[in-house]
Amino acid sequence: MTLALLAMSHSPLLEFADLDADVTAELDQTFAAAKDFVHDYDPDIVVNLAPDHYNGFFYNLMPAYCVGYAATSIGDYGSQAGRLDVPEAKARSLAEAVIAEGIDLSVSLEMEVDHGTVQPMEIVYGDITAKPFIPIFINSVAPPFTPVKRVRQLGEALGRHLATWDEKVLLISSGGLSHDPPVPRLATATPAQRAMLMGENQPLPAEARAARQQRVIDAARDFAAGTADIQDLAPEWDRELLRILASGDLSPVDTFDPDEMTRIAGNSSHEVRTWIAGYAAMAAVGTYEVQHTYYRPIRELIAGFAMTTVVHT
Ligand SMILES: O=C(O)CCC(=O)/C=C/C=C(\O)C(=O)O
Ligand SMILES: [Fe+2]
Repeated sequence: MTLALLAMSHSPLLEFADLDADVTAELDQTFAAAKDFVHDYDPDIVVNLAPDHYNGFFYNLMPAYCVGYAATSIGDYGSQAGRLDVPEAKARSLAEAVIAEGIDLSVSLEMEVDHGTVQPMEIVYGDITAKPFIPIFINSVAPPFTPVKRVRQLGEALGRHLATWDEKVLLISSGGLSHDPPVPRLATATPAQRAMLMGENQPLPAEARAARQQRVIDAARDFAAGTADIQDLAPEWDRELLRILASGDLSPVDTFDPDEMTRIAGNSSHEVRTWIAGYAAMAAVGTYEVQHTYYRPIRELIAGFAMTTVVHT
């Protein structure tokens, strides 16, 4: 058994935001550290925990969690499009083992994924097909949300199963931390947005896709200028979460209330579920240490942006 974890924020705005030079330099260093970590570790297979932003999962049928036995990246925000190299038999064995532990995972024989899933692979390998890759979707934008405790238990079941594999496994958790980008919400959706949230008109015509993306790019520009009507970042909440995750005792996350997470850290703060599952997988099979930590609230990305690398001790 060998398991390591790379947990990092993603942002659709990385290629579109106008960042200060010092922030760009810091992010370059952070991504270089992530890349070094992954290349030094040299995994045989990647197990990837990520949300979706209404590109592969919609309100016509919204699972809490889903393992892909096969998957295609849709290529939003300039991310790499195409088939991922999903080893179907491994994905199936993982899903069956986790379900047998009492976690109600869904499975997909044809999953579609977006930037949330593939961005870390692009950053560390420059190619989403560089390694055999098992995508696990964790719903982080579409209420109602599962209790966070269940996400921790999902991660633990996952870790226990991965520990039985001969392969060297890299877990990637992609998402978070506090952020509230303008992802349409069912509760406040216009009729056109509701149709989008229901997965109608897929694949989106190029014009509609461009308009959707431009809305996020414009919101980031306004947020940086202090004029956007979205929730502020919550650096204290982010730092406390990073502290809990690094401590090795994840029990405090069991008391996180989903509505409170939304209130304090924004509608997309639930993406930290991917981090909680990844850390729980590590915790389930040994003690661990965080080797590298980066955190900065970056308004131009609408993100409490973080990266950590984690190994067993
Ligand atoms: O339909 C839309 O407008 C979706 C917007 C979207 O995809 C935003 C994504 C934001 C993130 O992935 C993020 O900040 O984590
Ligand atoms: Fe996201």
